[in-house]
Amino acid sequence: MTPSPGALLEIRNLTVEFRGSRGPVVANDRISLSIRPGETLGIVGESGSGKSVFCRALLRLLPSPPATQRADAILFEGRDLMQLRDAEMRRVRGQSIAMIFQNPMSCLNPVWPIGDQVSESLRVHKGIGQREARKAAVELLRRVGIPSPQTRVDEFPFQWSGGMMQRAVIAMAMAGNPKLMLADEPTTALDVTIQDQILSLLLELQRETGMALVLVSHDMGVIAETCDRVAVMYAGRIVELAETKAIFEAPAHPYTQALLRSIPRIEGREARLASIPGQPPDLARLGAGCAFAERCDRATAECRARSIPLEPVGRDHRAACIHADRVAPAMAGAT
Ligand SMILES: Nc1ncnc2c1ncn2[C@@H]1O[C@H](COP(=O)(O)OP(=O)(O)OP(=O)(O)O)[C@@H](O)[C@H]1O
Repeated sequence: MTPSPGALLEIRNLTVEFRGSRGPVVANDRISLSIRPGETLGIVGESGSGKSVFCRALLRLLPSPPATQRADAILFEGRDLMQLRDAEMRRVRGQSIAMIFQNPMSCLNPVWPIGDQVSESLRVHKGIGQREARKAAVELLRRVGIPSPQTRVDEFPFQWSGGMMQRAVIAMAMAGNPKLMLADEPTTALDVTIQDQILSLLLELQRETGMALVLVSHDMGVIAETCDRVAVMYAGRIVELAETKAIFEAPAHPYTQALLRSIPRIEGREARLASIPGQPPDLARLGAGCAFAERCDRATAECRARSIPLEPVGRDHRAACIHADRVAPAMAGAT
């Protein structure tokens, strides 16, 4: 299968279902997306919209059962990850694509010194010996901002703060020099004061290495400051995809517009959070049409009757809405 020119990772029609007692839950529904080398792509959407499932599916990390995933292809540098054997997929994880999660504690072994855990990642990914790996681990920990790493490598996770643990997890993720880093809410579990530091570290590592970064975040402010492009997810689908500036200055999909209206604004001394009217849909009970229709003041009978594809509404700007605001003459871009 021929990959699109310029794509590092190209996802074609990825669908993920979970088998549940009330029938299948479609957590990702026909997602198609290309990630470009070196770019920062933000993924936003309400809780339960399928952001984490999407990242895990790319690395085939979802347990099956209950999950089943299918895709026409997930092409990474021209290779279809869907077709790889488990052993080959393990090499892709970490060496080509790495992932970091919300809670660093879930990634670290509590009874193993942190330095050994970082060394092990280096040994696995680089095939180097123990002594060399330990030296490299100290350097890697220094690179991610751990002070006096040579004296701290033998400490255990409980001796480190949450921010330091996340730095160690980032060090482990960087051990294989990945070309793509999937960061799933990497700062949400951390103290507000260190969230910025961890984000800055990720962006600095990205600048140094040229890796692409997929950043899942609830925080539209973070997305606005850090991302080149944004994918907005709703009920398992990408409903809008565009450059960050376009998403914030000319959002086309009514859901994106509602999401932006829900950002807290400081009015006088009060931060007001306008919530989006209505409830997110039950993924086990989705109908044929647009999942946002029930909450959308533009919805018509057609919206409820058929699936609405993601279509160009402007240059490099797509939205899955027949009533989308068209921001510029529609151009077929390779977004
Ligand atoms: N292990 C599982 N078993 C069954 N269903 C699951 C499982 N994991 C996820 N789901 C379903 O997939 C949906 C999407 O979950 P996902 O974790 O991707 O959401 P999210 O957008 O990352 O939310 P959050 O922002 O809260 O992390 C969930 O609402 C749930 O219905």
